[in-house]
Amino acid sequence: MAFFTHHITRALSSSTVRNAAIKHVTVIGGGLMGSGIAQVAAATGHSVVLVDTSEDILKKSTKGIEGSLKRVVKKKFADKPEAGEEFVQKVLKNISTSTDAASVVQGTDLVVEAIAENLKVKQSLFSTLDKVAPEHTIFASNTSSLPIADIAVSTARLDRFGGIHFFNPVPMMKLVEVIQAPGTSQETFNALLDFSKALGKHPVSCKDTPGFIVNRLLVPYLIEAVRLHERGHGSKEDIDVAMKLGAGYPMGPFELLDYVGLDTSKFIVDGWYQMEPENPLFSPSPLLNKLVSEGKLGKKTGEGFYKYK
Ligand SMILES: CCCCCCCCCCCCC[C@H](O)CC(=O)SCCNC(=O)CCNC(=O)[C@H](O)C(C)(C)COP(=O)(O)OP(=O)(O)OC[C@H]1O[C@@H](n2cnc3c(N)ncnc32)[C@H](O)[C@@H]1OP(=O)(O)O
Ligand SMILES: NC(=O)c1ccc[n+]([C@@H]2O[C@H](COP(=O)([O-])OP(=O)(O)OC[C@H]3O[C@@H](n4cnc5c(N)ncnc54)[C@H](O)[C@@H]3O)[C@@H](O)[C@H]2O)c1
Repeated sequence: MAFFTHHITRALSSSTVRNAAIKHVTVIGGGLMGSGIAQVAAATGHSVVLVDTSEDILKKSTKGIEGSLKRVVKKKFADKPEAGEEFVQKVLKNISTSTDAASVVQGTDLVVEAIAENLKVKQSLFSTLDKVAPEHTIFASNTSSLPIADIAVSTARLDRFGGIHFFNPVPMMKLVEVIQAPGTSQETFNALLDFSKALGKHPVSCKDTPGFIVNRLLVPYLIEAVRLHERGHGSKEDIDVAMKLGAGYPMGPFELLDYVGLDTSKFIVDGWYQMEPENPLFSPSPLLNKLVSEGKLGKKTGEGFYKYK
């Protein structure tokens, strides 16, 4: 795959960071997205601190990163497994972990936040970090659906605050949406574009508009798939097969929702319902709500629309 060749070549040739400005990155949230972002940043020579709320979660994150790195190198180093293992260990050495974000942001150039999709929780985190992070540090959120400006107001660094929206799984997906909120300076925006390129990604620019580009189009599609099934007009299996074989998508909508996480999906659709309660598109889904209330959050918990155990 061309992406692999490009990505690995960059990773291997670059123990020095291409982007002179951003060398040290703090990633907050060691879940699906934060782990992927930390992995790709470390693989491209950045020094990374990964932060989450407990040592147990961080151990799981590190194990996940190691597993993903092994998948990445398996093909590339098929003839040289020792070199592959050396690469994995080198990347892992670029990552340290912490449960105390405030104590590790001292030397950081960029904070990438990838915690739960909840405005108040994100604001509280950034408000705390704003008081302790160096002046030059750029703050960026990986939010799927929240306005960047609404998160940024929790800080006094609107000019050094932007959006950097990665796609799941981060090691595989080439796109990054870089979002310029009204307060984001051109310098910050350019630094985020350069950083995305340094990770081997393809950035696109986007204004701070709901859903940015991809989710503005993807979310209504996913919602309609759930409604179609709830109306009894198609089984989830048939809808998934139809969209894979008929539209050429790599995953059907139910497989993708399970992959993204049903808690995250619910946060997104509930948030948009609160913003536009008159819009029937965003009205609650009994099926989604039931699965989330049962703790069936998708692939990450072993069950969602489908079972994975
Ligand atoms: C009211 C109603 C409610 C509805 C709610 C609506 C809510 C809306 C929710 C919106 C969510 C938005 C979330 C977010 O903001 C935006 C997103 O991220 S959207 C998700 C985007 N991602 C996709 O669309 C993924 C699509 N899938 C794929 O591209 C592929 O399936 C795959 C994941 C790449 C896997 O590929 P497959 O071929 O299927 O499977 P393989 O396992 O064989 O993998 C192929 C190849 O990839 C390597 N690989 C896969 N995963 C990883 C990894 N994590 N790390 C490293 N490598 C990986 C694997 O090893 C294989 O390598 P190869 O052998 O080919 O070298
Ligand atoms: N899942 C996706 O496909 C996807 C894709 C793109 C963007 N996003 C966005 O990325 C963000 C994270 O999503 P995810 O899927 O990785 O979620 P996740 O649930 O897998 O991980 C979130 C992690 O954040 C941690 N966390 C929560 N509060 C914290 C805090 N205050 N400090 C430190 N860590 C904290 C949690 O313990 C958890 O490990 C969300 O904003 C989501 O909308 C998700």
